[in-house]
Amino acid sequence: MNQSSDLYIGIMSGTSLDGIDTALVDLSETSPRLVASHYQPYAEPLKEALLALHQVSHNELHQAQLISNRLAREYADATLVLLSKAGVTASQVQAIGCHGQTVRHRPEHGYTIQLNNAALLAELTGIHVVSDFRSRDIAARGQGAPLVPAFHDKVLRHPGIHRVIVNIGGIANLTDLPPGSATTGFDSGPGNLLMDAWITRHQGKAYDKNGTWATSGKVIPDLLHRLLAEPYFALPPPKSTGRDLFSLAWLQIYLNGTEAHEDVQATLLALTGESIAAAVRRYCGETDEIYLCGGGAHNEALVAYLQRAMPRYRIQKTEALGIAADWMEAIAFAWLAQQTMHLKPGNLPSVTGARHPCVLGAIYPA
Ligand SMILES: Nc1ncnc2c1ncn2[C@@H]1O[C@H](COP(=O)(O)OP(=O)(O)OP(=O)(O)O)[C@@H](O)[C@H]1O
Ligand SMILES: CC(=O)N[C@H]1[C@@H]2OC[C@@H](O2)[C@@H](O)[C@@H]1O[C@H](C)C(=O)O
Repeated sequence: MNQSSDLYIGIMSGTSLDGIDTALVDLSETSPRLVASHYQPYAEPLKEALLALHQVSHNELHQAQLISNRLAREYADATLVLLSKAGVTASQVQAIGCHGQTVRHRPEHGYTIQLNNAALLAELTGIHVVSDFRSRDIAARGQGAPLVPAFHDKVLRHPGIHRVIVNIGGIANLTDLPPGSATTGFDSGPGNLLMDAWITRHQGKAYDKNGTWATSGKVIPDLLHRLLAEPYFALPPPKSTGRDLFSLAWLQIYLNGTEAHEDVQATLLALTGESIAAAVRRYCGETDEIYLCGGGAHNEALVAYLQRAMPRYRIQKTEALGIAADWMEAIAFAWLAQQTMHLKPGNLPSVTGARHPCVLGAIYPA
């Protein structure tokens, strides 16, 4: 690593609850350079414990703290693997930006909870840790999410081309980058999380690879119509959502129990695709280019659905813009950590609705 590099680590564990994405990023130039990356899946018991914490349950404060400790140890392990892959030592890294694991997101009640023991992570790695990025934006009356659009604004904006970036994680969110106007962005609704939950329940698989199971079924038009009537979809931005709303319990309300399982999966894929396409049509106006990132960008059937729903645009992955679709969020959290360490704002009020730009997160020195 040369003398002038400015190394940060981003750690993202998102709403899919699949595992931990880590990225070692050199932020010394205008464009971030991904030095190394590492994905560490969650073992099934940890995923189950996290899912359980999404429900109001007995003794949840104690459970939350124990799981935070467990997560910090997982994040530290992933960091050590990442550093050894890159041949970089902890002392060469300026800071880790660690998102934590969202278990409640209630901006309307003035709080959001991302589990993590950042003190333990700093202790275990010997690297400064920036964590709890969303709370300050919520304190300034913002949604606290999505935060990645600020990073898109910084690195993917084009002066003459109207770009829209769609992240398809557990929840899907989009960033609108119109030349000459402010960047906006919001959560459009479910990304992969309903499809993941349904295939896990009925086939024991973590996700529907390439949407193959969904493709074997038929969309149920009446069910799709009723799901799309969920009031969240019609809310104007700024808005954000999560597992608090979109869950199997939410889906169950609309099912009568006679539907073929593969037809429900087809309908859930259509719900994800249609809610994204409708959000682009309604809020982004005339766009020029659409780019996808997040794990859902690999779901061929979903990408084909989006392409059919928005035939005028060529839909590509963000690789075409020089940022790997799988590492976008982790790279963004490395950048957010750099912003915080330099005491610069990380949020965009035009996205989250916060009253002002804020320096995000809390710093846990090494
Ligand atoms: N080949 C594939 N076919 C279908 N789905 C896929 C494929 N590869 C990944 N996925 C989906 O992507 C998900 C993981 O995506 P990602 O890592 O972006 O989620 P995340 O980090 O939880 O995101 P967010 O924080 O945005 O919610 C998996 O759970 C799965 O649903
Ligand atoms: C509260 C929370 O964890 N929100 C996540 C989630 O996953 C996707 C979408 O919902 C987005 O709002 C956000 O994550 C990304 C990293 C963001 O803040 O941009």
